[in-house]
Amino acid sequence: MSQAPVFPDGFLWGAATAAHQIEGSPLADGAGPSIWTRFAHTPGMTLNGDTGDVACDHYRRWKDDVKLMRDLGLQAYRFSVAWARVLPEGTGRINQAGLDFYSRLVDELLANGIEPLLTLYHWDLPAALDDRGGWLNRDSADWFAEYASVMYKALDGRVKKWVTLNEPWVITDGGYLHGALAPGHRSLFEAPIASHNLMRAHGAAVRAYREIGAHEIGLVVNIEPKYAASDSEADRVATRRAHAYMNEQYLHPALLGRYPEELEDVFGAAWPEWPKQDFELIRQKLDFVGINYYTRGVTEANDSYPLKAGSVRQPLATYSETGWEFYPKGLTDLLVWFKQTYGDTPVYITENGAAMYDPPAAEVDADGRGRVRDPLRTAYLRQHIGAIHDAIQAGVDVRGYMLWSLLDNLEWSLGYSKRFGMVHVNYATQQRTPKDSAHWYSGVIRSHGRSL
Ligand SMILES: OC[C@@H]1[C@@H](O)[C@H](O)[C@@H](O)c2nc(CNc3ccccc3)cn21
Repeated sequence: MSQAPVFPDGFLWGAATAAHQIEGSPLADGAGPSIWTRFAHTPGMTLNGDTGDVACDHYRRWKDDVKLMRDLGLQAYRFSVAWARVLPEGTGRINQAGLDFYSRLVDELLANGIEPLLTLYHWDLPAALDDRGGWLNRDSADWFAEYASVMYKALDGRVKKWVTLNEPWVITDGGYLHGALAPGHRSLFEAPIASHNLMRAHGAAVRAYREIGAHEIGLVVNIEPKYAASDSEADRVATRRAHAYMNEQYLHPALLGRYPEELEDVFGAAWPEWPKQDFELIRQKLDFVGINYYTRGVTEANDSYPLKAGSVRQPLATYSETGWEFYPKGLTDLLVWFKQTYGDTPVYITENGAAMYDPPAAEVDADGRGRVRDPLRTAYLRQHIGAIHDAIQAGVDVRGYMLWSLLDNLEWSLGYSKRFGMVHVNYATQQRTPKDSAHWYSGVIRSHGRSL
């Protein structure tokens, strides 16, 4: 019988969401539109034309949702602020009703013993700033620092863990290179400029925090280990390129003050010369790094644009509904790589989860409660929390785990077609039903991981 895993004292067990994906009411109480309000209302941009107009109606149901978190035993809750609720034009005028929504949410979390972990930017740029060039405008660093400072002054102390950006890789690759995400640009030249300005904005927001705040701030990245599909030179070089493009493109400037050299191969003539002083801004001491882990990439050389590398499907593996292989060992490998490459910056797993086909919440259990059987999600979560424990045993300073996601929610351009929640949402009635995985996770939290 293997020993029950022991997680460090203080290891934080929580769940994560994002404003655009759960709140609904995007223009309520003086809020301004975001690029996702615009993008989703542009015909053809999202599956079935799905929008965030209602989503999980969390903007109105927030108090019940906090009660749900308490009943599940969550110790922490990672959420994001919709910038355009607070600053409808992105800068300048503050919409007090928008700020009050987040202040009330934070107070309710604290009143229920749940620690807030606040993400300042989870992809929903105010549309008014996109009209001024958005992340392509070098002024975006100042805009973001201004918005961040408003939030720090209002909430710091009640919020003690801040995140600047969620996943600059997805923002850039999806929003500026391939066009699958808002603002829907497709440009090899724009992508590195947006990416660089995002990182300048991250640095400016951290610098502002050091003036105003008194607690912790970090960056959240989505990274995945890249394993060569064969030992051919072409596949090994392609794997190195893919690793640099996804895993080092943001952590290197943030923690080392430089880009990986492979990016010049990826972007070629589109790769600019960067002002040296930019890296002094970008590289700020971080109190933690958030890692969003979902899968790995077994990588081969191919003719994909512009990376010339791609993932190879693994015939015997289990895959989620988003086509991501279950590969928990990749999380252990990735965390060990992070420590070896960047040192002992504390890490939180700020997202981990799987979209699986879940049966409708039609069943009712013996107590008359709704029931959703999701054994594959529970298997995924068990395996990946176990992989985190293996990394902790290997000396990686992992401080917590935020399950993605608390609720089934709006999966960006894929609309409501993918269900990541440990709690089922009936979008017609807004009925919340904890899935079997939620009840299982509650047991993990109660036992501090020993019941894994
Ligand atoms: O796709 C699931 C979640 C998404 O709902 C979150 O808002 C976002 O933070 C998030 N990031 C990833 C990481 N991977 C990824 C890769 C390619 C495209 C989009 C996301 C997964 N997820």
